[in-house]
Amino acid sequence: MTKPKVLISDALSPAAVQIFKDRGIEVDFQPALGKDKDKLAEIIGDYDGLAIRSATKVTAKILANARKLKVVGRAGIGVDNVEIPAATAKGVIVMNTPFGNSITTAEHAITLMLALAREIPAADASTQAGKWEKNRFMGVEITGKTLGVIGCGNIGSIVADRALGLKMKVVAFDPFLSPERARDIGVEKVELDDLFKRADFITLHTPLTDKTRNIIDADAIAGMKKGVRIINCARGGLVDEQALADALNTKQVAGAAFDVFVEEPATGNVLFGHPNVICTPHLGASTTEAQENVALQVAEQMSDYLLTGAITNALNFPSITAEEAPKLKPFVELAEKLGSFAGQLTETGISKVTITYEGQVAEMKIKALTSAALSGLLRPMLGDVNVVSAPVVAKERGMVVDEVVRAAQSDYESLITVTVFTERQERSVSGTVYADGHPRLVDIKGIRVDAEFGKSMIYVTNEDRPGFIGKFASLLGDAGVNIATFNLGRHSQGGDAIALVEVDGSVPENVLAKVQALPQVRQAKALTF
Ligand SMILES: NC(=O)C1=CN([C@@H]2O[C@H](COP(=O)(O)OP(=O)(O)OC[C@H]3O[C@@H](n4cnc5c(N)ncnc54)[C@H](O)[C@@H]3O)[C@@H](O)[C@H]2O)C=CC1
Ligand SMILES: O=C(O)C(=O)COP(=O)(O)O
Repeated sequence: MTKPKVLISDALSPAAVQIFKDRGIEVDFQPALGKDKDKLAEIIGDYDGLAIRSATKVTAKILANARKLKVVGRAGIGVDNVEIPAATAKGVIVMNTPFGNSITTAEHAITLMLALAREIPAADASTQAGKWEKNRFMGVEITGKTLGVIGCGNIGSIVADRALGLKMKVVAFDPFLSPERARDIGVEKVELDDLFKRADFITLHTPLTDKTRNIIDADAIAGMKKGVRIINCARGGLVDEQALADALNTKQVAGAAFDVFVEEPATGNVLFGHPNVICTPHLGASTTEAQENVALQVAEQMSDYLLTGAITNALNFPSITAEEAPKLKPFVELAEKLGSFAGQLTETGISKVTITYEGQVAEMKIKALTSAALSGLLRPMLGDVNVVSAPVVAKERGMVVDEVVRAAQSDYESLITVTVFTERQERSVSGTVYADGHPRLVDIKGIRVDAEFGKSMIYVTNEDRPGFIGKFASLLGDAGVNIATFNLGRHSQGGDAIALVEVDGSVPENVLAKVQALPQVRQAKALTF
């Protein structure tokens, strides 16, 4: 196996380089490359993995050139610089490190809050300029003050914890925060308007979404306490910068500390130069400890995926542990092939697909298996579908996907059945994996078979009447099509029967037409796996 190759296009800790090397992965460390999108687009085609922070924008354009790319690893939390739908459509896993820099970022928010309260940067500049303006700076105490936390997830709850330690009262607005969790972390869950009315300091810790964009705008600011101080260490765009600048001028807002900006790098910004505005250049995650954490973690996660198929912290695929990955692998292959078998036989729109997992396989990561089955099913119809994109594509097409798990009900330790419902009919196909690790077809439309998935196959449904097999076999022989394996099955004597034949090489159209024309034949299809 050739070594997978990873590009690090951002300023990750060199610890990541070492991990990749130790794991036997070739690595190019080009910490400034992310800023050069043309160069990135030019070379991305060579790599199986891309490790980034926030400076690299992984756009659809970059992904279009990423022929070999399997994984984008974000050494950090926010993935708003990655076009995840485009990555998903390409089958590229996008993973992050959701906790590695949370403490550090929470500490940055607290640092900025305290710096705001005591005007530290301005006082420092004045003192070092030799002015000794003892009477110019008058701070505010934070003990007993109310901190409003918008977004109380990983970072917001650490900020809340630290603020409680500083004897503040903490109110939080987060629609997804349960009352129990609020109680556990010692915050009062409130509505946004209430938070605005009550908070002396407001700190933001949500992702940037359509719902959170400009969550603090002119109207919101008008509803706040006069003299409020605002801290944003989450994402630029959560606060309307112009509205905030106006409110700083009228003293409605007494100070603002921003680590993130609508446009980054922020070399000019409407907030710059206002009194009691503190700005840092997106430093939330920039501590030795956090950078070491996220670099090590992302390198391990990416190596695991590239080398073993284990998936951790992916935003567009379920997690699969290193222990699960090898056990899952043959079942992924089985699910994909069963899906493909059903997909190649289906000629009309699919309204629903039910995937049933019986026995041991029911204990596995069935989400991953369902994705595999769907990709096999959809690919014959849509072409460009992969295991990562298949669930999204199925949903977009209005397909209902049901998963059923149950104890073993057959002779097989594990059995997967894919049932496809179209307007015209319902078709089921089942398979298992034997001890040799090879997937087998064991049931087609209720007829028992025992067939491997050959590269090139002919599937025939026919009436169980004498003469068919001979005619079918000699027809293939006469046409120079060599039979590799031959499987037969039937419902009952004289009833519906099937033949599944693996042949060497592809099946010529005219041969298939002749098979189709045999008197007993209902349907003949060439299948490829
Ligand atoms: N400045 C920096 O260098 C860093 C910034 N960040 C950013 O900090 C932010 C928070 O990160 P985490 O706490 O790890 O994320 P998280 O996912 O743990 O928490 C986000 C919270 O926001 C809440 N939320 C979602 N929509 C909301 C809405 N409309 N209103 C109120 N709350 C809402 C969620 O329920 C969740 O609890 C992210 O945007 C991340 O990118 C993270 C690390 C470093
Ligand atoms: O992890 C995050 O979401 C961050 O914003 C940190 O960004 P960075 O890795 O410092 O460019």
